[in-house]
Amino acid sequence: MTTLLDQINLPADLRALDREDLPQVAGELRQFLLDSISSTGGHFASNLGAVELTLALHYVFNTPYDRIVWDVGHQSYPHKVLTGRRERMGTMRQQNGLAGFPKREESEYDTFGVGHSSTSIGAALGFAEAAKLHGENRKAIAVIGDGSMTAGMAFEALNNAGDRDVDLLVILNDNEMSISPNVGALNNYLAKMLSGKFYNGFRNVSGRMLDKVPPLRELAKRSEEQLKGLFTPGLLFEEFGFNYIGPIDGHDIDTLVTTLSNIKNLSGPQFLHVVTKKGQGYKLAVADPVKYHAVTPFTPENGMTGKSSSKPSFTQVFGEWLCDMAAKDERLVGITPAMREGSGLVKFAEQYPARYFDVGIAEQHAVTFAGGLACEGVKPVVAIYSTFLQRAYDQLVHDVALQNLPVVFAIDRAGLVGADGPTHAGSFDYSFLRCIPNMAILAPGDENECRQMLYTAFLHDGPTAVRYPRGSGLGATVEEEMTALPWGKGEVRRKGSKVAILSFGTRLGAALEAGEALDATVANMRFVKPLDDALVAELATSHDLIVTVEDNAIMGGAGSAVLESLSAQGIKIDTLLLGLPDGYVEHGEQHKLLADCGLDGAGVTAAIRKKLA
Ligand SMILES: Cc1ncc(C[n+]2csc(CCOP(=O)(O)OP(=O)(O)O)c2C)c(N)n1
Ligand SMILES: CC(=O)[C@@H](O)[C@H](O)COP(=O)(O)O
Ligand SMILES: [Mg+2]
Repeated sequence: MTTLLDQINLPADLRALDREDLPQVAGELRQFLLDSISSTGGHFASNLGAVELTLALHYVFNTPYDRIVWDVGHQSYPHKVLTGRRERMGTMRQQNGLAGFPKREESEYDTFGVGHSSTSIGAALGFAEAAKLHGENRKAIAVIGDGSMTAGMAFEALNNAGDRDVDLLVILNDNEMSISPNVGALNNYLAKMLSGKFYNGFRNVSGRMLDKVPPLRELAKRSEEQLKGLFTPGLLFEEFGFNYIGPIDGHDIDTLVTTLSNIKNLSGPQFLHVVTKKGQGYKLAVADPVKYHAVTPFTPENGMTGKSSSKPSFTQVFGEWLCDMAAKDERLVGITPAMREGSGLVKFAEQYPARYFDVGIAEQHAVTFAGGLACEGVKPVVAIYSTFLQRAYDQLVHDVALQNLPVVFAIDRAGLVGADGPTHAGSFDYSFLRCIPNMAILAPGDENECRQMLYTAFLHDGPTAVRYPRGSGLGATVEEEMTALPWGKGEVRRKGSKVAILSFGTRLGAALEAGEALDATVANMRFVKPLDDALVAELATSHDLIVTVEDNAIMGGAGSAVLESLSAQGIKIDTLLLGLPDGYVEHGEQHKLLADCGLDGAGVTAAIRKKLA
């Protein structure tokens, strides 16, 4: 029964309800989310944890006039339900359906497009300053999780905002979890705030926070506390120039509404610390929030069952290789910016805890940290999603490649990822890595090659990237033995005539299918950089048409590298470059999206036929 929820299409409908009704709305909304996400799949535990906070925000603030910016946006499903999209929740993350993250094109309530973390404070500060410039009295609110708070970007924005006279409210949604348990000194600080020394249950802050302490009195109070060795809650954020309020219970909607209503009348930078539970309301998720961070469809009565696949994913191939390589070479360390599960590092973390580094959501730091380790003879392997590596570009160039440091980048989620859509697609890594001097780029055609390439990269004395997609590939048997591949050399996989297809990475299956259909030569190029110029020349001088296939943007990608090679070698030949378009590919099923981009066997065949015609 969703009798109250049924009355809400937009936040204005919510605001028309009595405050006493809100707990019932929360219950109905939570049940709706459980039913809906368990049938579509998607981000789960964070959404259940954000129900009361979302309701309270839309109840108290005048949205969309007031601007709420969700960090990452994986907790925005309750917000979507309350902002006119309830009927479409069944289309979540499907092609032409709702996006899994806030998206400006989707709703005027989605103030800022997100997917990557730690952008909310900076963006909300932008909204707040714009309001000032425009003479508007709207409020800007950033809602950021404790995991996302660990990123440098969040602190850059805090540092900027705390010195500005703007109506900005930062809400820290602290559930003591990132995807895996949160890490770092900030996490320890927050945990300390919630534990014994001063904290006995949630504080009654709704009245206290309006009681402005004169600076001198405050100073005296603080030095007294320091003398006593007491821990002052929120001091860190106060030192950053924010008025710290909290911690309060993020599942107590009444307190939330009172507190937010009070804060609404305050001016200047405000910081509200809210404590929630990931998965609140669904026992299995509360017990195992890591497993329920994101789900595939499941029956709520039974919970998530383990999925079994006959083929190992590339992530698993990487995880196995890392453990095997660590056993062989004690210099190896593994680094993840908060993606232990997604990057396949669970086993490594268990087997080699001293050589495992989760640095928090801090991609830039992860890369520079690896650079420092490499200078001292350690052999770092940075496991990172292609899309998140974008954030660490200067660190790649300045801190690793310029110094030619031997760091292996194991780049997962390359190409199209599917349900997460364009924010998470790894469409650009060939392009942005290729132009960096010293950087080598290896692109496995199948799972076994992935293992052998990781080994090859690890042996190389310089920065290397091995990039592979989400999910599994051709299903090649992965050999236990590690054999280094000839450096910078591709291989011809099929001999044909007239047309030569040069395949980069896991579109190899599509290339081979087209090769069969057209009796074309197919080369698995293996290296995007250094490119096998000799093979390019050999194929170009013995065929009429060169076709390149990749799941990177055509612009600046592997096909461009082939054109550069042909040009440098003075070879003139007809060419066809197949890859991702100059546009953002929306969410949907990965294989379907690839087909839509013409990167399946039929698509490659058709494109070549068209060119020949
Ligand atoms: C730049 C970036 N790095 C990594 C991620 C992957 N990621 C998505 S949610 C998440 C955990 C965020 O933790 P928190 O902000 O505390 O939210 P919670 O999941 O606890 O609700 C991570 C690491 C991301 N989205 N963006
Ligand atoms: C929100 C976010 O960034 C992650 O939760 C991401 O959705 C994980 O993607 P994978 O499912 O590919 O690991
Ligand atoms: Mg969290």
